[in-house]
Amino acid sequence: MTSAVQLLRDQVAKELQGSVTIIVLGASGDLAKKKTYPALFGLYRNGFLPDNVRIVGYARTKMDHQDYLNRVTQYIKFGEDSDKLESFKELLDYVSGQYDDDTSYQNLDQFIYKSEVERSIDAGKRNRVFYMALPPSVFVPVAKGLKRNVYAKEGINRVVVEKPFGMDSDSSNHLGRELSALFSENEIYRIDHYLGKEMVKNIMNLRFANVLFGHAWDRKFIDNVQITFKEPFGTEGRGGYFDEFGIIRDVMQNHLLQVLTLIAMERPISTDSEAIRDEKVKVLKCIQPIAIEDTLLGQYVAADSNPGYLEDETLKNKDSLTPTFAAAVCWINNERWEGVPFILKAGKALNEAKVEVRIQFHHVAGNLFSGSARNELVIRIQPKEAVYMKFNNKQPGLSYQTIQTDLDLTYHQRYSDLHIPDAYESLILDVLRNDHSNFVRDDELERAWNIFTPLLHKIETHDSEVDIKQYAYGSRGPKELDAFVKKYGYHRDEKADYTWPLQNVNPSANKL
Ligand SMILES: NC(=O)C1=CN([C@@H]2O[C@H](COP(=O)(O)OP(=O)(O)OC[C@H]3O[C@@H](n4cnc5c(N)ncnc54)[C@H](OP(=O)(O)O)[C@@H]3O)[C@@H](O)[C@H]2O)C=CC1
Ligand SMILES: O=C1O[C@H](COP(=O)(O)O)[C@@H](O)[C@H](O)[C@H]1O
Repeated sequence: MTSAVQLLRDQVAKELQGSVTIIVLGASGDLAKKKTYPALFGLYRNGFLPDNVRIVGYARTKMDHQDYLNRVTQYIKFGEDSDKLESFKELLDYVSGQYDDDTSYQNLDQFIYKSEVERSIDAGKRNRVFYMALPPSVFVPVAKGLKRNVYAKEGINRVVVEKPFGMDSDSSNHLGRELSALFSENEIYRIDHYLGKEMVKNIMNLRFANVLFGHAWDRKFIDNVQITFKEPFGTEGRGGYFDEFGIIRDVMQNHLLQVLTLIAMERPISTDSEAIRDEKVKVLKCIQPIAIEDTLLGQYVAADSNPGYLEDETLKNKDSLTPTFAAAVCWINNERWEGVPFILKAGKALNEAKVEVRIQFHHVAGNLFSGSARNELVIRIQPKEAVYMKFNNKQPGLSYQTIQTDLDLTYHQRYSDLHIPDAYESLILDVLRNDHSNFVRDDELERAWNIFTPLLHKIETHDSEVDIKQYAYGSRGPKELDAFVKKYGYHRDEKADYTWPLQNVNPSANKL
């Protein structure tokens, strides 16, 4: 057992002395079965759940105990730990009830209170963690019902709220006011699961623990930054949800903007959660609202027997103009970044699955080796987690030619027995440890919405400047994309003929 792991376990035990009941609201849903319960199992398997813990699912669907167990464990990968899965199941209960009915919540409260885990407490506290795996439309009634009826009077309460937090500045502020009237900011954890991803958590280490990067991290050295999210599948089955939100709210306003803040913020005074979030807010304040001229929007159409967005059976509005692809440029008006475009790109139904940050440096001034390519630092968030630096080198041998190559830290090659926990596992552990660093603070959220709200309103009112380009399912996005990134300074050196060697390698095949 490593000391770091033991430290985390000790932090949980110290924070939550007594009993802990984790209540998963919306336990019948997609997120609960795909992410929340597998993450809870991962924590249990690794000894991070406190000894005196119970997990109670809550939703309207009526299910018997076995149906519930089958549903919430279907996505759990247990490998050789089938006995652990059986003992995990013994921690699980289910209560069915409504989301807007006090009697249902009183029933839930009584169920928890009478459970062995709370009854057995004579010292310590009866702590409760509420995880809202629910659509945003019910966040407020559920929060009110919980506060009135299920709030722990003799222990710590924590409320985890899923994204999206609102639709725009006004609705988000409204939601924020409703929640903060019920729970303190310290009790609320606004989850953005990208903040739990290994390579996103690594950004601060890369920037602030390396003298090399620290000194080259500004407008004097960096020409442009791209943060890219690509998914190879469409909205199939989620058209109802997606059409209301669109790609900008689904991925860009939250996940990609969070990555941007970590790349762009100043060094926090410490690694304390408030110090980090203070710096994130400061940099968000320097970003002007995104202008429609700085965007490229798209919607996918059918190709190679894959349906177009408008053919999605779950989509009600068959004339929808909701973008499924967006590229949008953020400008940060501060001393460090003025003039450097941060190009956010996100799309569904593209040619590959990939999330990465690509930082392109300026050309070498007065270069002896004319024509040599620009340096690029790439942080590959998923899949195939890696950090690699594209740089120029003499062609080995008799030749004096300069070629583009890389310094490559590919995790699956470098670290043997690599286990990267799922983002949700890491974030739920943070909730138990009471660490808010990787959660979104209320003022941070407000600033994030300010950057996107004018653009979103223009798109929704079908402003004459809005132009949604079509792109084929499985393509690289709208054909205008290459010219778009070029316009903002991105320079791809075709002559260099470089591709990252790991591009087409399956990481599991590389496992040492
Ligand atoms: N699914 C995913 O991969 C991700 C989801 N999220 C977020 O997590 C939250 C939950 O998502 P997900 O699990 O996919 O959602 P679901 O649509 O599966 O909803 C979860 C549960 O909420 C109840 N529910 C659904 N619709 C309504 C409604 N209109 N009114 C009241 N209750 C309703 C249902 O339970 P019952 O009817 O039994 O009460 C359902 O099982 C959302 O905020 C989503 O944005 C975030 C990241 C990824
Ligand atoms: O929040 C969301 O994220 C997923 C992508 O998450 P990832 O961990 O698989 O990268 C996205 O598919 C979904 O549309 C969005 O709601």
